[in-house]
Amino acid sequence: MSTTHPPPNAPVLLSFANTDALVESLAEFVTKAQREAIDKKGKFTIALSGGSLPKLLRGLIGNTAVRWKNWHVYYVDERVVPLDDPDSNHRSCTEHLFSKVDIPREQIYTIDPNLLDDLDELADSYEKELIREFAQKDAARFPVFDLILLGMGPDGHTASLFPGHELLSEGDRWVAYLEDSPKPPPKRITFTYPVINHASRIAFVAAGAEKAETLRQILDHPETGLPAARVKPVFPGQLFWFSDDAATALVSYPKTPFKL
Ligand SMILES: O=C(O)[C@H](O)[C@@H](O)[C@H](O)[C@H](O)COP(=O)(O)O
Repeated sequence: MSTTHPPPNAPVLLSFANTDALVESLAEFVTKAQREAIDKKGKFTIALSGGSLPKLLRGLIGNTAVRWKNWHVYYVDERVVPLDDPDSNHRSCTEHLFSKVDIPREQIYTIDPNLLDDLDELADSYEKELIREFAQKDAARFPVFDLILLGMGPDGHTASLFPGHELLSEGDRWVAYLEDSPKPPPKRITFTYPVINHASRIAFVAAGAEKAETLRQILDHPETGLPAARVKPVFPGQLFWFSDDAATALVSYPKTPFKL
């Protein structure tokens, strides 16, 4: 059976020859999602991850298509550390992106730094931020972000959802906490799958040869159930992989040329 035509809503795999091409296309993709959201409802809700992602969003800096005043930014996951700690995803996004653009600071929703000693309350307070934004208007059971950007670790984790962890089956809470992350720091909060999978668009950004074997497993053998393979947007949501040729070297899954 041919695998060259994935069914509608199957993940779209984009593989770029180098980082600069990935950065440029990612910026175009994000600004398109932003434009569509703002045209429809006057604002753009996006959730960001840590890792290499903040740096790879550099194509948004100085980009005249970006309407920062309409952005509302959340974190897919966050390490439970002060906001200026080197481990903080918020700090990384601030250093690499927000400090360089004109985004209203009150539209960047961080964890509450006063609740670092009580993980349950911390996760709950972040969940309430989501409820404030999403629940009233839509009466939705889960938030519908315009765009969620994810990373993928070499072990196949995404957000702070790690292989074999009990949070992989959390179907109720929007934001959960863990104290036993196998990757330090151990204490984190994270969006759960129902939140991730209800987004209008989801994009993984995963580059580099160290991701090649994991990416092969996820795209060619999703049934192995690695955390990143469990990201399956609810229709009509769409999943994209922004990757590079080093990371996709072992993948048989068909690649799609990038076009907007
Ligand atoms: O919270 C973390 O431990 C990291 O942020 C992690 O989840 C990261 O996003 C992935 O490991 C991908 O990392 P890279 O993008 O750096 O490859």
